[in-house]
Amino acid sequence: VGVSPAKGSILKPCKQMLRQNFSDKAEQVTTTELVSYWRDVFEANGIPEAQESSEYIVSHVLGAKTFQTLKPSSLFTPLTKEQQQQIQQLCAKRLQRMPVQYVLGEWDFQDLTLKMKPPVFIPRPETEFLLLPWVSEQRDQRLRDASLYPVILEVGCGSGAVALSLLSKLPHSQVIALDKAEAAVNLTRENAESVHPEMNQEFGGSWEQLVPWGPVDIIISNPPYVFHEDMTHLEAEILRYEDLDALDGGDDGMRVIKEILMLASYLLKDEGSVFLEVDPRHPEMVKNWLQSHPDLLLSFSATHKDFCAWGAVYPHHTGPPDPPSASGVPDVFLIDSAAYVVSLTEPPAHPARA
Ligand SMILES: C[S@@+](CC[C@H](N)C(=O)[O-])C[C@H]1O[C@@H](n2cnc3c(N)ncnc32)[C@H](O)[C@@H]1O
Repeated sequence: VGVSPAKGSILKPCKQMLRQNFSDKAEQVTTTELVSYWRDVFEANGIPEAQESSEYIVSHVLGAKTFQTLKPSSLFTPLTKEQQQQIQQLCAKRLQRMPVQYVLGEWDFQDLTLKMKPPVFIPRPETEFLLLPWVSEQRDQRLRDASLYPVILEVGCGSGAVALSLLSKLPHSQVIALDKAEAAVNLTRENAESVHPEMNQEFGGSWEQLVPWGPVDIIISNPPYVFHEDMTHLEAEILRYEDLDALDGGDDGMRVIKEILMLASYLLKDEGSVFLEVDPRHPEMVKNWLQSHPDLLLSFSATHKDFCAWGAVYPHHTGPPDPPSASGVPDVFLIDSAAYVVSLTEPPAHPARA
């Protein structure tokens, strides 16, 4: 299409192209033509996933989730000028390397449509298709008889994708979603109101709110686990728009992982489990770390790998933790004394907690 990113602003050539190509025949531009057009513009400007980006944006403006779910008749129907303008506005954001999820302002995760707002972390496929199904499967096996009302704590809830999906799948569970970023907790609340309007929500800004929830059955987290030195290699989409604290796990990627494991030793029930999404280098590191911290009474149980070779580590709690010392209690919540907490159901008065 003859648009080079080297020629000044990436937006300018696109506007020119739109004028050249479509101004005279605005009424006649069809969906398929516009998808191809924007795909070419994206490609010419080095935008990754050019075809998918174009399809998602055009379909979104036409009221569909995907290009495949558009009505066949709409593929060859001319688009209105307003629709073209809307598409152009959204494509201009994509040209600035904004992730398509932020451009659209929403994204599907499992069966839920969730709002997406920068800089809150966009849920990834490995979490959707590896971590969550595995937790559900393990829970079915391990908790079927153990607990009628499993209490689940998610550390680092971001948009609420994991916590809200678990609530949908396990309607009798109590889910506590926690994040240190206020923007993340606010988005989780917003998404909770939209996908589970019937649910009780409590909201607060301190870890003390975890206490009434008592011991939990499951701790789940997709923590920041990128090794700090790898952060600079991340795509522009991430570096420009997402909260880097959601990804940066410190020098060994283990900063928050260690905090969660320490928290787990106090908060987990004896037969409870921790599920963490981690870097492929982490299972060995976590195993070694747990061996050098026998006082935590957590044992490494299993690793699960997906097709991309991402790993997940699953330590299984083996025994009762030591009673926390007076000074130990706050230290357990190393996740942050300023963590924001949102509990998504009311703590029920069931026997386990009576
Ligand atoms: C990789 S994102 C995961 C978000 C969401 N669970 C998902 O999978 O889409 C990590 C999240 O952990 C949060 N976080 C980072 N450090 C934390 C800490 N010390 N305590 C609580 N949350 C933390 C970040 O704000 C971010 O929302």
